[in-house]
Amino acid sequence: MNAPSQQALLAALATVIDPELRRPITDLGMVETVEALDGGRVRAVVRLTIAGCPLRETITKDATAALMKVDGVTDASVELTVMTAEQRAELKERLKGGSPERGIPFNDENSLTRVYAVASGKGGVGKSSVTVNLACALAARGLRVGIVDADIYGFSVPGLMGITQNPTRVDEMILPPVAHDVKVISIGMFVAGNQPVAWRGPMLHRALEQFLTDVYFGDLDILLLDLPPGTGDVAISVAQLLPKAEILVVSTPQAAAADVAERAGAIAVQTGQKVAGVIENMSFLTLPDGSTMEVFGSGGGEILAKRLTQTVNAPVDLLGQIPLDVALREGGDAGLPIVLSEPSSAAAQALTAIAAKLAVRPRGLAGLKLGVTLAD
Ligand SMILES: Nc1ncnc2c1ncn2[C@@H]1O[C@H](COP(=O)(O)OP(=O)(O)OP(=O)(O)O)[C@@H](O)[C@H]1O
Repeated sequence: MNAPSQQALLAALATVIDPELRRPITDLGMVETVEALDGGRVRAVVRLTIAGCPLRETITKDATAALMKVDGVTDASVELTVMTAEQRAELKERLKGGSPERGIPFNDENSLTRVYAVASGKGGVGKSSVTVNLACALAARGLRVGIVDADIYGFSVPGLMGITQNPTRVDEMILPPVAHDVKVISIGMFVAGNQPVAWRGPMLHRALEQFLTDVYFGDLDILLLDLPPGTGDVAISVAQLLPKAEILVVSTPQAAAADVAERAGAIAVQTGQKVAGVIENMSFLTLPDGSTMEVFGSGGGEILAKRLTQTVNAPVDLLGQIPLDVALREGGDAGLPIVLSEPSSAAAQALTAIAAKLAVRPRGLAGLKLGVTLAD
């Protein structure tokens, strides 16, 4: 049998996706060499971004498997090396795709990423659970999704997504861990153990700004921010740092909760942001006999959507009602959101339906440069 061609070997390596950067390793300048030796043996040298790359084993395994699939290959050996500073600089340049040196890519006039800041009036209404489930449901639809856990004091997203891995640093660029196809960054990944974060407003603002500037999310369709409960410093920072972010308000059916949540949504009037909708969580509990119990009363979501419509003077819809479900809590504890662990449950279906609404909301193309060039 003929030795496999260089082209075939490179094509095989092009199917290997870097787990953090989510692009083929051949596009990232990570393949130093690949060559066919005698007797069907092939050898590749792959460059890692940094020496301690936590995903070195995954990359080796995937590259070996891809090469073994090429016709005529009987044995593949993949050696690892590390990029030089120059190669890393080239990689960063390539990732940025010519966009300005620093700055928040989501504010770029050509950015098509829809940014949703998930807010609630008070804690414990399920804002973080809703955020991770919406993210996973949107990713399952094939969208490119990221989460910024901006709940600096009460970060819980890494746990809910089952992430224990730390972000990789490539010089000043931070590569977010990926779980369930969602890129996630959280302050929880930068503090040791379960230490409390005791930062004041300006520190919070800087942390958030760094997340948005230095974390490489790549092209995202949707970025979700899990805000801390209430209308504090972070909500205002988000409005300043991401003026295009739309607010999604999570509340419960309780009238009192709707009152507090209204304040979280009404902040949009001051900041000039849009309210993308209201999500009612913990709407009811289905009992073993099939009847339903309204543990927290009823109607809060509807009332909140109506009131916010008046306050912000634009239509605000109730996007969905999510029932209480033990599996939702269990999924959170296990790091596997219910939309993935029990997709047929009523709670997962409600979350998936909300994600579907968010996925099809039109993205404003007005004023965007479409990058179309005329054929000669
Ligand atoms: N629909 C639901 N059914 C059952 N349990 C739920 C539901 N929604 C949330 N929970 C549980 O309620 C608790 C609070 O949820 P979560 O942490 O998502 O709220 P939160 O609003 O983000 O809270 P905080 O902002 O205070 O961090 C968690 O234990 C979660 O598993």
